[in-house]
Amino acid sequence: MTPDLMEEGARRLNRGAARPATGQTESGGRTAGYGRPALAQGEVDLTHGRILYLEDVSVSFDGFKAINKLNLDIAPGELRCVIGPNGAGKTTMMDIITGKTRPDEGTVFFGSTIDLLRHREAEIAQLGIGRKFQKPTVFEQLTVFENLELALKTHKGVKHAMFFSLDSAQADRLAEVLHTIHLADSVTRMAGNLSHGQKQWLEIGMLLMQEPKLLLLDEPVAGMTDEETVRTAELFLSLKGKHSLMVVEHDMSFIRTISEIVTVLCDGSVLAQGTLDEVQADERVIEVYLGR
Ligand SMILES: Nc1ncnc2c1ncn2[C@@H]1O[C@H](COP(=O)(O)OP(=O)(O)OP(=O)(O)O)[C@@H](O)[C@H]1O
Repeated sequence: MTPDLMEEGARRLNRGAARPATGQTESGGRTAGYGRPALAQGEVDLTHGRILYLEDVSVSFDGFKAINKLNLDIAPGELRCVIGPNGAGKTTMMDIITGKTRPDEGTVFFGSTIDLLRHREAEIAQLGIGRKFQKPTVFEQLTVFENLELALKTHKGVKHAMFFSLDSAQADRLAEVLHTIHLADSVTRMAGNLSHGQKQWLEIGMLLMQEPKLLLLDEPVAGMTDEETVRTAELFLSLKGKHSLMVVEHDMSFIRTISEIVTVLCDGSVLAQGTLDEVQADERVIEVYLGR
């Protein structure tokens, strides 16, 4: 998939949106399909086999290039691990994908047609990109159930939250998420009484309630016990395929358990990519990262 193709896709979509109401089209009155399947609302166009695509992305802070001509893409359903030394640009990359930081240059696409650089942070979340920061941010005074319920409400906006009650599909989803995050036995527990690992799972559950297509997870197992780390690995492996995941982690044994492709970032760009064994055997990686 080239950016040209993606840009053309976006242009065509924009042209479609701008078409006059007279019924006239550039194809002589016919409605052109452009070879793409019709997408239901909220679906992402995966025609080119990529859910996330970054090309030549750069950003500087006070003259320092934190991200430098970064190229990276992720397939639908993939669980991608990203590693790299401190200051490599991992968090900044996630900030760019989620609209928190605007790059100085480059292309960032969600699927084939959604140019993320045209969207604000809140819109990007609504489009289906969920982000989990390192520290758990659950509502400690609410129960596990209430936290998950709230995640649904707030995703739809404040007005919606005021008149919100779960429909049966949402109740089913909540039950499914509870099971997925290993908290089905803790529905009525106050979130503040959960262990650190359980709080992390609850926050992941809150993201899952919003049915994200892409999940960005920043150091999810930091501070977890060994047992919690193992269960988190199981959790991520169970999410793979249903969601696309990008996991930034320093814990190599965790990475070994969950990874297929590992991307090594250094100085704001991709230094190496491959299986964990491949990147660990790469001299450049040993020098800048693993050898330290
Ligand atoms: N808002 C900012 N202003 C100035 N410099 C920044 C800003 N954000 C990030 N940086 C710098 O950009 C570089 C990349 O930072 P970033 O946090 O993305 O690295 P990282 O790979 O996530 O590191 P770590 O593994 O330590 O979390 C660092 O040198 C950092 O100091």
